[in-house]
Amino acid sequence: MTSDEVLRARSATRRFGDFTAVDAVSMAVRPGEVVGLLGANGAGKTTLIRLLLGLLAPTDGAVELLGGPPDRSHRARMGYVPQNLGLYRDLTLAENLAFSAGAYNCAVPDLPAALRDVRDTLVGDLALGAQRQAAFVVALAHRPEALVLDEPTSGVDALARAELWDTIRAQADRGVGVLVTTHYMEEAQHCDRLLLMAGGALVASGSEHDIIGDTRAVAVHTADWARTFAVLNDADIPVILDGTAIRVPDTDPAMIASALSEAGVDAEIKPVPATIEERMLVLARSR
Ligand SMILES: Nc1ncnc2c1ncn2[C@@H]1O[C@H](COP(=O)(O)OP(=O)(O)OP(=O)(O)O)[C@@H](O)[C@H]1O
Repeated sequence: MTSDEVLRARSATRRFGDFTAVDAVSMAVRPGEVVGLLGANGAGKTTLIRLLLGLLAPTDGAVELLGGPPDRSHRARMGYVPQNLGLYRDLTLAENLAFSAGAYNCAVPDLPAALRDVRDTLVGDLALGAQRQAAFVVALAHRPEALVLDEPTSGVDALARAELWDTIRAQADRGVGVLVTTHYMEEAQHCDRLLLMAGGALVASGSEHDIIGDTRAVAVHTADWARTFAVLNDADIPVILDGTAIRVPDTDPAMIASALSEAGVDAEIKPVPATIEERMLVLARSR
């Protein structure tokens, strides 16, 4: 551990019985950077976060938070927005803020304009976007040195998502080290660096460009997309259907052409660079 790391895992492993949820993961987050933790459902992201925060003990390996053990005193210097937001739903927004400020021994923070009118509303009655914004206000009130955000933009509209990413970037700009999970792959662009998990392991890291590398995909253009999907699916070829657009990551275009021509499907087949999501699928399959 060097003092310029706010979060650090060294071969951190967590097993539940025979099942390995986090498998020898080593990673770090430094002050001022936004690190995106990506992975499919069940990849182990939340379990890794819980290890880093000391909410779960590693079965093997070690974690450090702000240069020390992830205990209460180190946790007090960081902000955490869990998937379920960690707010008291049967208290008003103002009561949540007062409670949290009391617990962290800091001033009650000002509310952004959008939340001022709902300060006396029970948190459970607020729209999800407002709840997420409120969870940020609570998590930032004590000026944390590290920020861990588990799916912070899940279920909120595009404008609110953009605002939350602005807030995240502003925190990094003031030196906070941020670890953020998301399942919106297009949000990878907001991160300085990415970590990709699959099956509990860290399978790739670096920029989006580094991670995609020279992985290619095949784009299949056809009016008969439903039949094309069925033919490729039946041939056990991993197809991605995005609306009516069909893509197949990491596959020989000739193989797709031959499978479709045998089935009598008329399609235009074009090799294209893979997306981060497609690269992730390839990495997850190889686990
Ligand atoms: N307490 C537990 N006991 C047993 N298995 C667990 C426990 N916590 C997590 N798991 C399992 O570990 C795996 C990883 O779960 P985890 O919640 O870390 O994934 P995730 O990447 O955060 O997924 P999601 O995006 O759905 O939250 C899952 O298969 C999950 O069922």
